[in-house]
Amino acid sequence: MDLASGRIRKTEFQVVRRRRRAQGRNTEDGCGGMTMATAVNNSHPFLQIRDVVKTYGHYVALNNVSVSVEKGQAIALIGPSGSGKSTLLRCINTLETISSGTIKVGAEEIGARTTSSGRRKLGEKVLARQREDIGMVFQSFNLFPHMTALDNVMSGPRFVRGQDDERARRQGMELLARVGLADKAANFPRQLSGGQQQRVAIARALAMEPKIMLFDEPTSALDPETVQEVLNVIREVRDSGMTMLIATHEMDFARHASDRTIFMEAGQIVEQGASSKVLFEPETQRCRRFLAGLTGAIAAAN
Ligand SMILES: Nc1ncnc2c1ncn2[C@@H]1O[C@H](COP(=O)(O)OP(=O)(O)OP(=O)(O)O)[C@@H](O)[C@H]1O
Repeated sequence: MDLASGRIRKTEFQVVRRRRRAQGRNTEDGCGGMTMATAVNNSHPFLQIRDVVKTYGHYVALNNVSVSVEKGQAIALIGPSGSGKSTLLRCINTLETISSGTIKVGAEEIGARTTSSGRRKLGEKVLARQREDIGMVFQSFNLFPHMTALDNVMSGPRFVRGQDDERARRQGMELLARVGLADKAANFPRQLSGGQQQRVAIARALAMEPKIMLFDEPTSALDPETVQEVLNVIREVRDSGMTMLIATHEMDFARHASDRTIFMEAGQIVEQGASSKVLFEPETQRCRRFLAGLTGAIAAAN
């Protein structure tokens, strides 16, 4: 199962379970063995993206992107459609291979990379382990439609971690309560509103106890009335100390809930800094224009 992409990849979870058994890793609590968390030490930023280029054929989707994120920071990614926000998030959680540059969590380089001499690919085992530490929430929820809300939340701990049913169920219920959906545990995704589905998706990502959470426009597919309920849950996750990056068009949320903001355009970072600076007093004209355009669009809609 690939929780990151919402696809079932049986061989991958079998590989992970075999590896954990071979390492004598405690599959109940996920302790033991070398994880990215243990690889993090104080001399490295928690997440370091350096000179990352991502091309699709001749098209350059990310052009020398560099970002450092400290533990517990919440980063807002803003920018026009097609500027590369999703691509950057997908590279961080290894759904995409980068063309050059490096992405590190602590001291450990993560993900696969394509080079001019061919593809230098980390094995599936390593990628699967790395991906476990990076939770991702998508615009389109990506819940498993044939599973109840609780089963969705339990799926990672049970199938990837090999956690026993009772414990996974208990934790799943705790997480559903945390996102305000304990009473919807038995509902299937089709029986939930968009906002509720997204809250289940957040609970499912949290169930793997990730070190970093990535949110890719998590409220874009929602009705305006349900946007706030999802943003409140994300805010609570941030308040719990989670390191996170969130691609969003919700400027109000970015202003009040993120420590830093990165403005991207055409695959490049045009401006980054404290959210209080970038969102209130942007230095570049391009960022000012983008923000003014959003304000204008909101005013027109009202
Ligand atoms: N698999 C792909 N193949 C080719 N081009 C792609 C692929 N994925 C993304 N792109 C291109 O890369 C660019 C960046 O896309 P990306 O989805 O990262 O933008 P974005 O900033 O997240 O946009 P939005 O706000 O609309 O979601 C776009 O021009 C897009 O068409």
